[in-house]
Amino acid sequence: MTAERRPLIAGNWKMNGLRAAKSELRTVAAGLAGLSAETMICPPFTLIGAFAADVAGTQLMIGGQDCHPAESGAHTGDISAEMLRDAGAVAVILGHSERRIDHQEGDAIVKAKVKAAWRAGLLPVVCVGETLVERDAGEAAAVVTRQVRQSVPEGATAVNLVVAYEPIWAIGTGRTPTTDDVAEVHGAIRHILGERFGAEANGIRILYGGSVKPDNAATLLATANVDGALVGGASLKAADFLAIARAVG
Ligand SMILES: O=C(CO)COP(=O)(O)O
Repeated sequence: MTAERRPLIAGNWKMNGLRAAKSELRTVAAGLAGLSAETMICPPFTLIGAFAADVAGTQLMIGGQDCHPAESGAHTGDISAEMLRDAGAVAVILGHSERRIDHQEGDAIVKAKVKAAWRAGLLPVVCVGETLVERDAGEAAAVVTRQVRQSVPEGATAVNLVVAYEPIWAIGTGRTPTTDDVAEVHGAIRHILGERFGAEANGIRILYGGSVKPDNAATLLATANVDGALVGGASLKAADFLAIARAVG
């Protein structure tokens, strides 16, 4: 981490959380004072409005987990970036591997969604990551480089883009890459961002995600080019999420 990249610890609640989870959110918001990291919780759509109202005035940000590329229209069941913004979200996770797999989202649609996020004034957190087969074939850096090239539109800057490296085989499995492997892939992401966006790339935050827990967070967060974490399961418990946020040096 460098002084020019403020660490971001983001929690992805995925399809978890009913209204009663507000008490967990309040515990998180109340525990953030004095932390150096930026913090964000991305609950399911149904909770965004209530959560955003609840954390107003605290340093906890609220984000979405996906959006449709269009502003409005005949897209039953979808949510636009403008709707997220209107509900109080300031950011949106895009291209998560669960969206890429469950909903057959490719890089082109992710790219269109990033443009939608920018149109609505949301900060996109663009997820990339290799499968275990690709990792074992030695292709992790190449796969992730291709995903960044094809999922991120022209015009990315230090303040309008966050990238999250989430190896698919590390999500929800309790397995993590070695810090050398994380450093290699994060270095490759920084490199392709630099090729495309020049000096702006030095300010773009690259998060690591995949089985981040209180006991491995400090090591992962101290790795070269790791500017924060995208936390799944451990973000559902306020105490664990806060412990991870506190692990930022
Ligand atoms: O997918 C993730 C965050 O987006 C990671 O999930 P876990 O932290 O549960 O492995």
